[in-house]
Parts: sequence; C-alpha cells; structure tokens
Amino acid sequence: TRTSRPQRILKAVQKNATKGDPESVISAIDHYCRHKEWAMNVGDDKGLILDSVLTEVNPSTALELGTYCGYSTVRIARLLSPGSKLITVEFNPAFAAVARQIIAYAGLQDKITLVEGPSGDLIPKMKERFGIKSFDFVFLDHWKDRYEPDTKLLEDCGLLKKGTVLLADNVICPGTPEYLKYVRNSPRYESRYYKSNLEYSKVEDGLEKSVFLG
Ligand SMILES: O=c1[nH]cnc2c(O)cc(-c3ccc(F)cc3)cc12
Ligand SMILES: [Mg+2]
Repeated sequence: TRTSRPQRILKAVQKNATKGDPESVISAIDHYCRHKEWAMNVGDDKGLILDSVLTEVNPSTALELGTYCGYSTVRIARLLSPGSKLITVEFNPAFAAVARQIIAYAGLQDKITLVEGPSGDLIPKMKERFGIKSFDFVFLDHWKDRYEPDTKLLEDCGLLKKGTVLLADNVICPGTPEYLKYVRNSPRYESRYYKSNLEYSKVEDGLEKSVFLG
C-alpha cells in the first residue's frame, strides 16, 4: 500500500476531527481504528483508566515511552495543568513524523516535547537536555523487552522520586513478564493491576500501576 498505517490515521484525523480540539482527535482515531483498521493505540477502554490515573496524579512533569501516532500523547497532554510538561520518546522516525502532525492538529504542541531515538540512550540525557529533576508520572508503552531495563535506568539516573507513578500498557498482551516480576517483587514499588482489554478488541489486556516508594 502506498501510504503507511500511521499516515492513514493522520488522514482520518484531518478529515474527521476539529483543529485544536483534542477530544475530537481522540474520537477520530478510536473510530478509525475500531471500524477501519486496528492500530496499537492504548485505545478508549484502557484510555479511561489512563485518564483516571493521570487525573489522580496531576503530574507537573510526565514521560511517555513509545509515542507511535501520538494518541496517548494527546490523551495525557489534554489533562495536564497549565505549565505542566510531557516528554514523549519515539524510536521510529516515521511514527514520530506522524505524531508531530497529530499533536499539532490537537493544538497541544506547547505542552509536549517529542524526542526521537532509543529510550535507553535518551533516558540518561533527560536531566542535562531538558532540565528534568524527576518525573511525577511515566507511561510505558514502547517495547515489552525495554520496560524493565528502562525502569532500572530511570531509577539509576535519579529520575524517579518518592510517589512517582509508573503506568505500563500491555502487561498481558503482548505481555511484559519480566517487568511485572520486577515491580511486583521489588520492595521499592507498590503495584496494582487494572484489568481491561486490548485496544479495539475483546482480548484481555491491562495496565499495571506502580508507585515508586523511594
Ligand atoms: O509493540 C507495542 N508497543 C506498544 N503498545 C502495543 C500495544 O498496545 C499492542 C501491541 C500488540 C498487541 C497484540 C497484537 F496481536 C499485536 C500487537 C503491541 C504494542
Ligand atoms: Mg500499548
């Protein structure tokens, strides 16, 4: 096919959403991915859990690992208080290029910094590059094999503080067994599983919320 799936998602946003209206961008992506073609956005079911955890934390500084088309980036940024910031990391330049346009269409570009590159290389540079002391909230949604090493890296780089909330997507499907073992067995985290379903599907999936205890 001539266009990529992310490009087709962008087209659906430009066709069906209203510029500057994040809710309409979220709805347009959900409608397209539920009725036209599946895509790996966190989606509307797990998205409601993301919204509720985010509202509870009300982070000043948030990190997202795995931007893809920017669906959860928009979901997070739309709920941030004025002056709060979201840094989102994407390894795939084609995904990042579409995400920038979807984020701009939603009118949220002033709250979001999209950084391209491998999370393992970028995490150690967060303090020096973006003047981050620590994150209040981290959404893990990139690659299942990176959840545990990147969490350890965030700890080692002093980017987590007492009370930081980690929220991890796909802990059941595709599944992140090593990550679950780590956060559920470590005395430094208080973890809880939110049962839901894989985006736009009936298959079980869920989010794991883990509070860093310092
Ligand atoms: O690779 C993924 N990164 C981030 N999120 C994902 C996500 O929400 C779902 C899936 C996924 C789930 C089932 C399947 F059959 C094929 C792909 C992958 C990722
Ligand atoms: Mg996901």
